[in-house]
Amino acid sequence: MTECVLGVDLGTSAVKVSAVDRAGNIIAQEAFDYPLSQPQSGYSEQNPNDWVMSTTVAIVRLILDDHIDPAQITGISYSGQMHGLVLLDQDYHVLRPAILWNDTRTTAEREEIEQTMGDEFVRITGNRPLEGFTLPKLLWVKKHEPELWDKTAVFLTPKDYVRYRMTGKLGIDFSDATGTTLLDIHTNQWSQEICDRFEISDRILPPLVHSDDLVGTVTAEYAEFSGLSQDTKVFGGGADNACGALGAGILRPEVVLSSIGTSGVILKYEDHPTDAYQGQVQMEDHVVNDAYYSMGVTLAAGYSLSWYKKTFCADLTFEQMLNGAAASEIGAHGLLFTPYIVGERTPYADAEVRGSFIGVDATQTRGDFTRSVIEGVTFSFRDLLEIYRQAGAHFKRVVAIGGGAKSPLWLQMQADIFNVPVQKLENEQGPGLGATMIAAVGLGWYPDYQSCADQFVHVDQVYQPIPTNVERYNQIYALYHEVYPQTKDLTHQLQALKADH
Ligand SMILES: Nc1ncnc2c1ncn2[C@@H]1O[C@H](COP(=O)(O)OP(=O)(O)O)[C@@H](O)[C@H]1O
Ligand SMILES: O=C(CO)[C@@H](O)[C@H](O)COP(=O)(O)O
Repeated sequence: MTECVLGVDLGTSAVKVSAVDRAGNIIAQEAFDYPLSQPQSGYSEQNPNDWVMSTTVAIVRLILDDHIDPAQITGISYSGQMHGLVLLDQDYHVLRPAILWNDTRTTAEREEIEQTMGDEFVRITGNRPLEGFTLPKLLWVKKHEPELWDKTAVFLTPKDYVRYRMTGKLGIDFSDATGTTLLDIHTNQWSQEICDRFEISDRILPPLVHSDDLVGTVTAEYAEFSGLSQDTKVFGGGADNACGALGAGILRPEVVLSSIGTSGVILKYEDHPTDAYQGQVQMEDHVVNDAYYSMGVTLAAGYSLSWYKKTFCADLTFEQMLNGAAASEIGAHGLLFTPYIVGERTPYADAEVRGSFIGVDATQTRGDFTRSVIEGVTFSFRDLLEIYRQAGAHFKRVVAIGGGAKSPLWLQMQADIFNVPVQKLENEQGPGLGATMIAAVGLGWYPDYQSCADQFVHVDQVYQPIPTNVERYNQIYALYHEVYPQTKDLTHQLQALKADH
């Protein structure tokens, strides 16, 4: 019987569970999606029980449909969407829907943090305050839902809640703990100073664990529910971007990650927390102990495309829609899209800005609009790469992961817009693979992450930049770069008008 580990990747659109053997072969994968609720503009919530149910369905399918024997599954670990706030009462029941990373209701709380602590906050956490982090969400609940705040016994981030339901053990790993901005990134302790300044009791802070720590085993109750064995060992896991970086073999600084999931990320490995980017990008603990990473985040990357598909191309598959985009041309016949449809995080920390189609022309087709959406998202990634280039970084290659990396058109576009070779991996599910690597190292199958990556991470294809395309995209990027400053005030005013009625 082949031993295997499960990697649970709790994304924003779906959970994907991968079963991988000791040699790093993916033996089966199952996915199950869940809804995203936007009760008001700027709000983004999910029901934590949906995560547990969907994860369980995926595991049951691995056992029943893919014939994985529960006794084969030696270990499990997790990759999770970051920053989301799950509040639990004293019986560890969920108090309200989880407030997600892309929820921007917390501008007042972000400003309060900035005004109260200023540069001291950046010094402690490695991050300037942003709406998406967990701390402003805690402050929002404290202010707007005091009755729930009083009942709060502990908070968790999303994958930690799923792990809790499987093991009965509370905990948060360091890569997700930095994403709360309650952790001192230099000491890896919860920051007493931040807790004191914002009157957050340390009672509600979950215990800290390392990603590859053995947190527990599957409870009898969850074993009965899912079919898993109670002997299965469960390891801490990590933030999805840290796991994505691990699953893409980003274990040194000269290779950069590009992830097109619901969000979009350009991520760089760092040996130590650095202020080289002057707070323009996030700084987080890696899942690898004593390592870090920085990243810039586009809030709506794959989400721009899935919003566009749902709204304008519900009759088409992703492949059909992207075939239409391939039939268009570079620049989409004069159409430019900016992906600020839920506000933006990097390089513009602006929750109020909204996206735009610029240059709409009566001759344009649906294929042009589709193309402009993926070009606009890729230009927003170029903005992120430029932050690194301005800080002196030089990248030999980009490793592409996430749902967007399924598209050859989008992969070539990344190579052309970044002017760097782009590697596609055999499996674009980087975070899920990273989660299996955590379990593999936790179980002692490999002595360290590098030797595990040597076995688990396989390059499928490299997309080289095409010089004529690079030149053409450089011209269009110069115009893209103008759209934010020239439309910011207009979109802010439109948002305000919308809010008034
Ligand atoms: N065939 C495809 N080609 C390009 N993009 C795709 C395709 N299928 C899905 N996507 C994009 O991938 C995104 C989901 O990626 P994924 O990495 O699964 O996200 P998450 O981890 O946030 O759930 C969707 O928002 C969608 O726009
Ligand atoms: O907020 C961030 C990173 O800071 C997001 O990247 C989330 O971690 C969600 O990831 P995906 O669901 O898009 O993978």
